[in-house]
Amino acid sequence: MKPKKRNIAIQDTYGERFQNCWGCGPKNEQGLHLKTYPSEDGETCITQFEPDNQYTGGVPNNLFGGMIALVFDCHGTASAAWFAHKNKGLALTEETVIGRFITARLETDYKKPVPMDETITIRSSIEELSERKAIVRMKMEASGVVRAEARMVAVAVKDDM
Ligand SMILES: CCCCCCCC/C=C\CCCCCCCC(=O)SCCNC(=O)CCNC(=O)[C@H](O)C(C)(C)COP(=O)(O)OP(=O)(O)OC[C@H]1O[C@@H](n2cnc3c(N)ncnc32)[C@H](O)[C@@H]1OP(=O)(O)O
Repeated sequence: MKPKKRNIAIQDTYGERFQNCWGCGPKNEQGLHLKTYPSEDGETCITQFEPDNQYTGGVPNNLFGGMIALVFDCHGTASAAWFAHKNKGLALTEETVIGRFITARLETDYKKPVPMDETITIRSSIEELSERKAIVRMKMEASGVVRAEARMVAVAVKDDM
C-alpha cells in the first residue's frame, strides 16, 4: 500500500504501546501504515492510499474485499478517537489518554469494484457519540464514484486494556 501522507496523522498520536497495528501502526515495520487525517473543519476524517498489486481479489485489477474492510477498520477507529476528542474540546496527543477506540462491529456494503491503479479515498463522519461508544459512517471512493460504504460501532478502550 502507498498511503498518502500529509502532516501528523491521528495514528501518529496513539501512545507508544498502541502503535503496532498491522494496518495503521507507525511502528509496525511490515504494516501498511494507513494514515487518517481530520478535515480542516474537523467534521470529517480522510484517508487515501494506492493499493499494491499483491492486494488484488479474484477479479483482476480489483481490490480484495478483506483489504477494503481493513481500511475501514483502521480509518474508523482513528476517526472515532478524533471525534471523541473534538467533542470534549481536546487536541489529540499522546498525552490525552481518553478516547482510543477499538472495533466492536463493522458493517460493510460492497457496491462497486475498487480499482487497483488509482488513489482510493475514504471519508468518515460521526453518526452517534456517547462516553464509551462511537458510531462512524464511512464512504470509499475512486474516480469520484462511491465503491463501498461502512458503519462501525467503536468502543473506547478501558484503562486496564
Ligand atoms: C483487542 C485488543 C485490544 C488491546 C488494547 C488496545 C488498545 C488500543 C488503543 C488504540 C489502538 C487503536 C488501534 C486501531 C485498531 C484497529 C481496529 C482493530 O483491529 S480493533 C481489534 C478488533 N476488535 C476487537 O478485538 C474488540 C473485541 N471486543 C471487545 O474487546 C469488547 O467486546 C468491546 C471492548 C468492544 C466492548 O466490550 P465492553 O465490555 O468494554 O463494552 P460493552 O458494555 O459491551 O459495550 C459498550 C457499548 O458498545 C456497544 N457494543 C458492544 N459491542 C457491540 C457490537 N458488537 N455491536 C453493536 N454495539 C456493540 C454496547 O451495546 C454498548 O453500547 P451502549 O453504551 O450501551 O450504548
